[in-house]
Amino acid sequence: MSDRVIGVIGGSGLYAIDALEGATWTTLTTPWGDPSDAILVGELEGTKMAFLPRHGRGHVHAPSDVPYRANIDALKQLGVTDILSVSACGSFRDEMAPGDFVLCDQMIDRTRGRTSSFFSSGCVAHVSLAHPTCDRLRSAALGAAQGLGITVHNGGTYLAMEGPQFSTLAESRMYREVWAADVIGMTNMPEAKLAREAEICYLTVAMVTDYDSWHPDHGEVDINQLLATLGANVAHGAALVAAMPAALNGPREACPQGCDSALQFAIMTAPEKRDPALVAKLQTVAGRVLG
Ligand SMILES: CSC[C@H]1O[C@H](OP(=O)(O)O)[C@H](O)[C@@H]1O
Ligand SMILES: Nc1ncnc2[nH]cnc12
Repeated sequence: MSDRVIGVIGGSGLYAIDALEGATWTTLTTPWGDPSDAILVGELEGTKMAFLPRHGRGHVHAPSDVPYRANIDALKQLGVTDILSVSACGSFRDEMAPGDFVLCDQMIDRTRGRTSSFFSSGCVAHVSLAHPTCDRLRSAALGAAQGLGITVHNGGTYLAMEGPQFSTLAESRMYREVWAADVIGMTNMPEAKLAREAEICYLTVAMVTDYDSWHPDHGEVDINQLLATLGANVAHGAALVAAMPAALNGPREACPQGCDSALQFAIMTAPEKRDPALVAKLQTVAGRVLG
């Protein structure tokens, strides 16, 4: 068994991965509350994999209420080193058409009121988020997606909005024309921030379901059409996940980009000034540097 553990956070439409061998739904608790659901833990080609449905089976949690901290803590408890976030999204680009995949390398966070850090007063930390997703994971996913014949775009900016309503036409135009976002969804922030704080490599695999509301030929988001496209996309998403162990083959080396050492010099609060209760809560995600 390799020391790499692949975590998959399944978004809308992706609630299980059938290909996992010897898989069992495992219930975990965390100091940040319960994760979205039990986690399906199994193995594929000698690599341990852990699958967590972001909204829970049956789509219980709204984007604003997903327990993002608990989800990342629970995956870290399972030893997850690399997370693929398989997420539905709208597109701001003609060429990123419904059915296509976009492997995102940048993000804009427009969410409001979500707790976006494990750290706070009593244990303050500042990690870099200049490159919020992992390039090594992106290269591997690119090769795997191309091998499966998926139309895939290498790079793109994901705008995370609060939701649950879709954007107004004015917002959609602004995100596209002024902010140069490529795709839009409601969930990958603060997820990506928390994964970085937990020193887990993270990649957004955005599955395009619609053109949001800016496109003159497509009108506004039609949820029935979106769900139909999602149904087709999800099979590709599951196939991509199943191809990842082979794509990441070989022993896991330290992340060249430093995702897995993000906390090395990040904690600012002097050891004697740290809040013991908060430090105890941080053991899973930051125990490596907190001791
Ligand atoms: C079903 S459309 C809106 C919904 O889908 C996306 O969820 P996820 O990112 O978990 O795939 C989007 O962010 C919204 O939550
Ligand atoms: N247009 C859109 N906006 C936000 N989230 C989405 N998820 C799928 N399509 C979306």
